[in-house]
Amino acid sequence: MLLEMTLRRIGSLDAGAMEKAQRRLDSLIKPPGSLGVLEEMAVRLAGITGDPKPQVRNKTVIVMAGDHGVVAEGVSVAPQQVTAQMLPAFVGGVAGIGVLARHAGARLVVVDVGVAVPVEFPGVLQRKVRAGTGNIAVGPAMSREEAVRALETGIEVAQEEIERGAGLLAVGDMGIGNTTPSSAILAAFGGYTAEEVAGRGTMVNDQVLKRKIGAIARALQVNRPDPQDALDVLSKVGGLEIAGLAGVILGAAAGRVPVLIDGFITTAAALVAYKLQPKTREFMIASHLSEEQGHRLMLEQLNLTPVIHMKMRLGEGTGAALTMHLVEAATRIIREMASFDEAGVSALEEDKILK
Ligand SMILES: Cc1cc2ncn([C@H]3O[C@H](COP(=O)(O)O)[C@@H](O)[C@H]3O)c2cc1C
Ligand SMILES: O=C(O)c1cccnc1
Repeated sequence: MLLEMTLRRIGSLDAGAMEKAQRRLDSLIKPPGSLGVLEEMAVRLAGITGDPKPQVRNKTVIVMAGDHGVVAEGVSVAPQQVTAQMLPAFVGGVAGIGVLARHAGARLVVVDVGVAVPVEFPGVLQRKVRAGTGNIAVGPAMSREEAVRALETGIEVAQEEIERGAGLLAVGDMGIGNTTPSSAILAAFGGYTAEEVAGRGTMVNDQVLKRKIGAIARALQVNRPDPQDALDVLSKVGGLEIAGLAGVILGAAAGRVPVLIDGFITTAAALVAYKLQPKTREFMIASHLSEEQGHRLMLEQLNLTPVIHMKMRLGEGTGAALTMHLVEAATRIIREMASFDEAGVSALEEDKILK
């Protein structure tokens, strides 16, 4: 119900606000278009928020955590308990995302939507839908109902944060083994082979990579996810945090709040959100290009261009949090730069500008 309502609420960009923003940018004391992606970002933010002079007040990073039955196949360098063990470090501000969220001046929200063991750490939101997924190499990750519940959990968390005043969201993941279902999602939607979508995740060696490719191939064979049915793909070969994050992205789009996508796992979630409602794409900003093989293919499917190239491959929302600085910079440019008129600088000679 909440899912259907949210999918219906997602609208289009505000063309009028975008036009006004473009006109303002063209009047500022600089050669036309010379601030490149900062200008493109400012225009898109205007379209998303409906404000021709967009502003970023409160920034929030939402990290969703979940576990994966497929770790039984030996697909990661880390044992499953690391998922739960990382959560206190997130809340304590000493994990990668803890530091980068603080550096960006962003609030960090950590949600347990599917960790395998009970998590009773203060500061972690308890929204567990199920204690870890089933092993996708032998059966479905979860039921369709569980996938909807995890999606709706993400929508609710996004709504709560928007109600608290969040004006820019970023998504992050934590879940040992989650590059495997993310790869399977990409293969299912894009028609790729397991070899094409499998990467090294936490830096697995050749032997583990081979096992991972085998697990992805079997997940596709056993579950036969229907690429025309996003919920089928998500429930059969996805993950609980991936579903939750897709929900956050849908919730952000419905609330007309820009959402920064992080790396491989959150882009798999973005792909699910896009397949559920194609208009969601307009509300996403692809923060960075992850080193994880397959991320490029995912971004191609979404037709999104990543903003920064930092050779990162951590997840947790780190690339998205880092890009918050640039999104904020874009809004400051359009709000704080003077026009030729205002600054008393002679106008450019129109007949000499390349059109
Ligand atoms: C200590 C540690 C912290 C992390 N933070 C994010 N990830 C990242 O690595 C995991 C995915 O890689 P794979 O599929 O190979 O397991 C996810 O938890 C992801 O968020 C971490 C991984 C580890 C080991
Ligand atoms: O790109 C990511 O988000 C990523 C890549 C490898 C491992 N964990 C996360």
